[in-house]
Amino acid sequence: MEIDKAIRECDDRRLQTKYNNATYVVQRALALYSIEEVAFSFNGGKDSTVLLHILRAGYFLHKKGQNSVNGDLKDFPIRTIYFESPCAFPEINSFTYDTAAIYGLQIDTISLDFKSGLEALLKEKPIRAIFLGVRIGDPTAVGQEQFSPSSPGWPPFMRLNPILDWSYRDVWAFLLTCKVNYCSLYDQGYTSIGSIYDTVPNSLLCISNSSNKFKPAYLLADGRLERAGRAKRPSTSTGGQIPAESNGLTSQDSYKNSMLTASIIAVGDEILFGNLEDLLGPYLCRKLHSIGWSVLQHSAVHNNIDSVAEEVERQKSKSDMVFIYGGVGPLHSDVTIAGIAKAFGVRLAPDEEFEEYLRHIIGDQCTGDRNEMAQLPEGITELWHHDKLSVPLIKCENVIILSATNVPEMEKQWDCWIELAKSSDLLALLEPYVSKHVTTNLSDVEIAQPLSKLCLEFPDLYIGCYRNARYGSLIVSFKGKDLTRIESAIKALQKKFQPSAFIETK
Ligand SMILES: Cc1cc2nc3c(=O)[nH]c(=O)nc-3n(C[C@H](O)[C@H](O)[C@H](O)COP(=O)(O)O)c2cc1C
Ligand SMILES: Nc1ncnc2c1ncn2[C@@H]1O[C@H](COP(=O)(O)OP(=O)(O)OP(=O)(O)O)[C@@H](O)[C@H]1O
Ligand SMILES: [Mg+2]
Repeated sequence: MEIDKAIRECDDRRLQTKYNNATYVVQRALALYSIEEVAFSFNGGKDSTVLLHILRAGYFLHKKGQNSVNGDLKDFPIRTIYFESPCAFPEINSFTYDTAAIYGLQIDTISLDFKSGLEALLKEKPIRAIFLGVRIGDPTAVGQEQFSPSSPGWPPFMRLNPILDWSYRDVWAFLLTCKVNYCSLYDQGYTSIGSIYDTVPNSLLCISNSSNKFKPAYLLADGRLERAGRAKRPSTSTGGQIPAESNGLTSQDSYKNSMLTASIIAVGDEILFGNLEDLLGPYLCRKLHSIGWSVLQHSAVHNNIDSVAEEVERQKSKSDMVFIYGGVGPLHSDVTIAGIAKAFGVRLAPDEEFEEYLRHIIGDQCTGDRNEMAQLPEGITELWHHDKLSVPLIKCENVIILSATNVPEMEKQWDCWIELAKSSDLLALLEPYVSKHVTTNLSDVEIAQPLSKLCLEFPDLYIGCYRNARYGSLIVSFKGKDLTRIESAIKALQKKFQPSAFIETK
């Protein structure tokens, strides 16, 4: 079988692993369901072209296991369904039908929408499971596994996704290694193909001095941008994404004077045992105040997925942004990222770009075929790269994961974060907070009432009191965004007593 041979003879170990896993899924599916009970959803796209050959190879291996091999190119008895649409590219249609002829696919062309078409098909045929070329990173892949029942509201069948964990790079490595045909549009700069109305060549492949010449799809360096040529559909909901104006990811000037809030979560048994003093939280509080943000809460939780998940879930809806540190790495106690995934109700999925960064640092030291550290929450993760950082900052919607373990490291990550923020709409930098402190030897009882009144007179300021010792002097702190207001408040307080009753301190 030419596909099986091409993969076994190539020297791409990663591709071989992906191929073995995908054909294994096919073989298990064929052991579970009879040939009449499965179908292959083929649309001439690159992912379904990969799947076609994975199915051919998986079917061959399945038959080989039963000692009834037929090496014939056209030995493919799995029913193939194609949802034809007047909005499809003619190149996609002709590739689909040409491929069907070459490999002997029995194509059922369906002219209805997906749901109605499947309802009709399942009424007529004994189909119980359908193979799809869905991959992690596709908008429809979120929450799916290799075997996923159809969604509520859809007719009942099992969705079989043998190439779910394949990356864009894996797809092209497979198609090029096996030297199989693919739709000609991919050689004209198209990287993911929808309808003629929502798909254009990927501008990242544009040859610089020509506006209508594009490099082939396999040259796209960053697979995460494969859908850059697909128009965004107007959506009715935010799809779990917090709207930009409420999560601090906003254009810098319009928000200078608004109020944005952050929460800080430290993850560490050691902090809660009292073995380790958490210096990073206070550092972040100071830094957040310096960019005008208010810190709503600073909490510490155990290295436990559920504890992290519960706290993140609470804070992410209360605050514009959540900063979390501790529990990031390959150890058994490093559960922060898994906890974040749980808080958002998504699973961890391999992130190729992140894996690449980790490989630079730890080489090939990870065990197994997959680097578990490169698994990040699916569909919600962005990597923010800065030249001074060996690993990018990880942002999951409004939760920022900081890997720093001490103050100098945190300082570096914070500075890079701010630099990135300045050059993009990553984080709104507001008018910074300023503060003044005065000390007094007046007793709490003497000062209590005048201070309450002062708070009412200056509602825009935070006026707080603390003391370093029960019987020492009292420190009154004034925090706000307007220094003249702070000075007025101090004067107003002094007026209520003797001016010498208060001494300004640092
Ligand atoms: C065979 C088949 C089964 C599908 N099953 C489901 C399903 O169970 N749940 C669902 O929400 N969408 C299902 N879909 C729809 C896809 O998730 C997706 O909307 C469709 O492939 C369109 O993708 P596009 O918008 O990128 O073109 C199915 C599509 C096909 C072809
Ligand atoms: N019109 C269709 N007919 C049959 N199956 C379809 C159709 N559209 C989508 N599918 C199924 O859904 C899968 C995912 O579609 P998707 O568009 O993400 O991938 P693709 O079309 O194979 O490749 P590309 O990402 O390059 O467009 C396909 O591989 C195929 O199994
Ligand atoms: Mg497609």
